[in-house]
Amino acid sequence: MDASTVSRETMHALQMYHDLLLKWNARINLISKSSIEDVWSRHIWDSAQVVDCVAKAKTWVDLGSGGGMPGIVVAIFAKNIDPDRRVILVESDQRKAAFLRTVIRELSLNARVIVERIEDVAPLRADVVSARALADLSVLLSFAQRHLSAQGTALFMKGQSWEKEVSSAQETWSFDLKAHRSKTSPAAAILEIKEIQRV
Ligand SMILES: C[S@@+](CC[C@H](N)C(=O)[O-])C[C@H]1O[C@@H](n2cnc3c(N)ncnc32)[C@H](O)[C@@H]1O
Repeated sequence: MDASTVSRETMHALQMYHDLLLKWNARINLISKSSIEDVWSRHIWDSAQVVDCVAKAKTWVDLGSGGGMPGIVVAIFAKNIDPDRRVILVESDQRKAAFLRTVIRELSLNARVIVERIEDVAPLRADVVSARALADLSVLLSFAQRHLSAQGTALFMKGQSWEKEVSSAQETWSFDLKAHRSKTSPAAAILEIKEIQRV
């Protein structure tokens, strides 16, 4: 996905998000300094890759959203493509949560923020749980098991060590895995995971 394949309305909302991200990043650390020059490819288009991974997802929970990747990007696309999709962002940091609420309000997104630790939030029974740059796969699987519905899908955006993390997680978990190679970072992958069970 890139600017040539996205509607004018979605592009406009993404641009507003981009501008708010850079404005707030001067005060709170939402994205690393090294990625500021390349926010579109490193963060926005990277996050947009998960949007189409699951066709029917009414409740989408993004864990450890930080500056809104990928949860805010998912909510922006949903506004035009699937307005019934509701995105819940779980983020324990109060200042980041304030940023996320500002974006949701200014862009009128169908989303809300829970400012708590993922482990303490009552089970959310989500159709999709996503996470990017949050924790090791084994930890993510325990979060997903808590917050996914029985038929739900987890989408974890992982860096180059994803294969090692999968092998290590398989020692304590069983799950169905489809790995999608990342289009923005060839060594990285989006792990689409279902049927999570502790062994
Ligand atoms: C490294 S950042 C990644 C943020 C974003 N997903 C991204 O890709 O840019 C991890 C975020 O998860 C939040 N976080 C970490 N552990 C958490 C927990 N147990 N419950 C809720 N939020 C958590 C942190 O406050 C931080 O904002």
